[in-house]
Amino acid sequence: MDFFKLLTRSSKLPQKNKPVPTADAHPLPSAGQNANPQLFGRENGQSAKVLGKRKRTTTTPNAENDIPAELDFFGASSKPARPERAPRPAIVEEVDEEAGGLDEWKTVLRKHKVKLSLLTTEEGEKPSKKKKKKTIKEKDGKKPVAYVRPLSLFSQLSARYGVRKRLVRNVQEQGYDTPTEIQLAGLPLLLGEALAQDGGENVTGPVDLLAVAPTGSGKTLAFLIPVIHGLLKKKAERNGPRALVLAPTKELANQIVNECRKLALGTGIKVTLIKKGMRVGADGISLDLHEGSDEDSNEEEEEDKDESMPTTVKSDIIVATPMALVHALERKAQIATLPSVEYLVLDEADVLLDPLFQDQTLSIWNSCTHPNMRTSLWSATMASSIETLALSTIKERADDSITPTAIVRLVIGIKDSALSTVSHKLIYAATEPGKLLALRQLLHPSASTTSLRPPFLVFTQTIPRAIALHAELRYDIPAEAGGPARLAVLHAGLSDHARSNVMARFRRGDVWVVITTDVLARGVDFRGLNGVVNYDVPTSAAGYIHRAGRTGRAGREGGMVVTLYTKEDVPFVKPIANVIAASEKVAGKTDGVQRWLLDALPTPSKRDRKEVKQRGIEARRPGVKGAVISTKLPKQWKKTGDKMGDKKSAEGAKEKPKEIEFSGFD
Ligand SMILES: Nc1ncnc2c1ncn2[C@@H]1O[C@H](COP(=O)(O)OP(=O)(O)OP(=O)(O)O)[C@@H](O)[C@H]1O
Repeated sequence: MDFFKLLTRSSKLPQKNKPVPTADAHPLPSAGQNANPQLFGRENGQSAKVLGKRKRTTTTPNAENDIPAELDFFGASSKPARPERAPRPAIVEEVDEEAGGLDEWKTVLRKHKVKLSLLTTEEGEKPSKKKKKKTIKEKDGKKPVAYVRPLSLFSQLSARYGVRKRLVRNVQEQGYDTPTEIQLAGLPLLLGEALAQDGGENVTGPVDLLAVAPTGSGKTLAFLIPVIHGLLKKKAERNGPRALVLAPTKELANQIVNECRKLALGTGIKVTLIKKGMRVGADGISLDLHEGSDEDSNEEEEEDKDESMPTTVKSDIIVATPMALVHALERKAQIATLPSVEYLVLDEADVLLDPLFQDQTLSIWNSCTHPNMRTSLWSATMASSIETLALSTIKERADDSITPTAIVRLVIGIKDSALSTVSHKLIYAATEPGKLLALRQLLHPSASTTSLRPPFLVFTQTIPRAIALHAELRYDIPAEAGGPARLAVLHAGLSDHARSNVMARFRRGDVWVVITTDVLARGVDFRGLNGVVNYDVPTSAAGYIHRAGRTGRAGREGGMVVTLYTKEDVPFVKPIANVIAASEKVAGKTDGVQRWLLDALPTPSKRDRKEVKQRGIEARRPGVKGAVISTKLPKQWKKTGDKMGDKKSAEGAKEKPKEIEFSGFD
């Protein structure tokens, strides 16, 4: 079995036969597909069948616990074996037998920790205070609760909402039959299901949505299916793009394009990733430097093409980072409008509306002038300030020419919390050299009880530190295990091609450990990632939640998140310890953060938290003495010190990112 294939959110379109996944009582995330992708409402803590009847056509996973020989970090370098081929699952059209009543919906939603609330109930008219009073009753200061009829199986999509069978088949062919929590509530809501509310009228029709759901809980599918369905349902002249998805990094934008193409296969919907050199306008996308009709290309392995013949491409859905799109929309210091966009999706909305991207995101948002445009915002974390900004933007636009609608908040589980299905370890390493030793111990399977099984990610605070750490560790991997090629570094200072190359090699399993910055902290889906190491403490609780969320995707258990901290971090680490403690409370564990530690750690002031979030821990900022990782150990450690290092790469650490992109807040 090819374990590293499980890393992949393959850019290739679905194949006829898929490998049979494996798992056991204590599987690692790399052990295969989880039988149940849901996080809540499991029975007996395991892959329970929670939502109604489910016609399974795939084989139940088998046991596979320990690291296989081909993954032994210090073992042989032979390539993992090819996956066994399993028969293609038959596509079963499920009859909707579960109409149920409000009480039944409530039970299902409660079980899956789905919380819906209506922020504005008006539809088709501006919100008025009077009506707001009537429909939004404040109960003990809380927003009123709303309910939607949950979706039990993807196969119900056609019968209930008229979703094209081809689209449903594309979903099922990826091995998905049971919706995750965000999908079971988000899909009905966005596909036009009426919203029932306690003590209020039902709300029908399109909604704008603020969705907060845990990392790896399937938000991408939850926003893409309604967009593709909406475009297929309503025929329109294809000129400019009809849907726009914004994401903070190139890697995430790439991934969304790949997912979207798999879902839209055979439907005629065209998806384009906006790249440097493209021009986007009301008449389509013109290509100046790059090839634009990249439908069939594999983004991550694609060579940069230099076709300078301008062409106009019609695309239904465009996916972009804010910076790339602003460039593509710029016309003599002005931003072109996008009147054809009917659906705007902000993925990782809290970063897109963070001061780093806020101006670009808002100018793009305002450039979308379609009167019936529907907006949805998605993230695993959403600060109240971001929510307020999103709401005021939606409402302001409603005051102008955009048709106002109901605004719904959908929260899954505890807002702003880390996954409780992975284990979290907070380790005091005292000093920088201490962290290096601790990481080496973690890397070596036999050196410590807390060893990490590859594949995993290592996060640093800055690009220079990622480069220097890579230089430090690259010769730790013996030639017989694949040597330095097993370790790679990825950051915003690299060329697009180099970044794509690392992603492709990591997904293929050629690279086992990637050292990176927060550029990979958000949204990027490596399905079977076993662990995350915060070599440098994340600069905020949200930063921790997203980094940690790279493992434990789609309900997979057994992932591990290790955070190393030094004396410099002590004044700022409490918010992260609190996140860990909260997630352990849900899981009924206490081994990551003990009570005494929580009591002992100081609480940073709001000002300090803001400063650290924006600039990182001072001792690790670029230019600060000692901020570059090196094997130059303090005198007293010299005897045991490791002599390996790579000055040349450490010098490369001065490299700067070329354009604004999310790579942490440093
Ligand atoms: N219904 C489903 N059944 C099984 N797997 C699913 C289902 N929906 C999504 N997945 C898988 O779950 C993983 C995570 O999905 P996705 O990347 O959309 O999560 P996310 O909520 O956007 O995470 P993040 O907050 O990190 O961006 C992917 O590998 C995806 O293929």
